[in-house]
Amino acid sequence: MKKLLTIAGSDSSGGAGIQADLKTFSSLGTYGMSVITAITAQNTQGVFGVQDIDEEVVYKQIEAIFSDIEVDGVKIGMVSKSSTIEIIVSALKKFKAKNIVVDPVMVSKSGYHLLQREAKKALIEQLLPIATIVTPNLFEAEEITGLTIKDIKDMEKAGEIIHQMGPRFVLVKGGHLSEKPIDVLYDGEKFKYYEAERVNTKSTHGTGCTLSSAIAVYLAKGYQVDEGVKKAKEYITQALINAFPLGKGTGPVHHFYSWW
Ligand SMILES: Nc1ncnc2c1ncn2[C@@H]1O[C@H](COP(=O)(O)OP(=O)(O)OP(=O)(O)O)[C@@H](O)[C@H]1O
Ligand SMILES: Cc1ncc(CO)c(N)n1
Repeated sequence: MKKLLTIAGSDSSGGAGIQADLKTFSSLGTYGMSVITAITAQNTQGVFGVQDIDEEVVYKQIEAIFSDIEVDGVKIGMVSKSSTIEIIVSALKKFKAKNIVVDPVMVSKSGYHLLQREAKKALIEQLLPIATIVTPNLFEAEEITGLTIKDIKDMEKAGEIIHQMGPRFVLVKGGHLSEKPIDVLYDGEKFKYYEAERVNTKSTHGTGCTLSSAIAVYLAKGYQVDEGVKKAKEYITQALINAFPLGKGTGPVHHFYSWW
């Protein structure tokens, strides 16, 4: 049994964050664990409040897990403060965590800033270098690089710049492109492209969280990064196809339990 850990924020509506990550872990037949960095009051329409968990308690959660359980893969999502980023990075180094997927969550689909502005530097300088793979969307890739990203060529340029910052692989996600949602993977030498048909649905809440968690699962299962990204892309496309309308705003993607 592969053991997966998510370090992320809680989404009360269950579509993104910790909840999306744990659903993905279960759905893909692995055992899921969580370190909660923040509680968000959130639904399909927006984010209405955030309480960050003190960094000492974040550290205690990581220590409790790694001192007792072997962890096969880690996904890191929303971490809003630089002090928490610093503690997470030093703890993961101390416990020699492997297969680390960093989803550099910055702003929710509804426009709420989940990363404090002061924490962008720590995310870039500390979190990116420990990542096996980092998965920015177009906006996050722009924020990290300072580029304006409109097409695949711009995504490739961003991939090259972000790769220089230390992660082993960069996946620039194209969910927000106007045409097909093509994601671009860069390993420092060559690019790979992951193309899917655009699923015509309003329920896209949690796409980024789900994709990064699925990548962590496949890395933990021993897939090479490019093959793991391919499988994870298939998973998120199916979760979008499965999605159903929920609430008055952007509904969640839906996970399915193939073993049931
Ligand atoms: N409508 C869609 N149809 C098919 N694939 C999609 C669609 N929207 C997003 N994707 C895919 O979902 C994954 C997540 O991409 P996206 O760019 O939406 O992430 P994100 O903006 O970080 O998500 P979030 O808002 O949850 O943080 C990518 O593989 C992307 O190509
Ligand atoms: C807690 C949380 N993490 C990530 C996202 C993705 O945008 C979100 N909406 N909420």
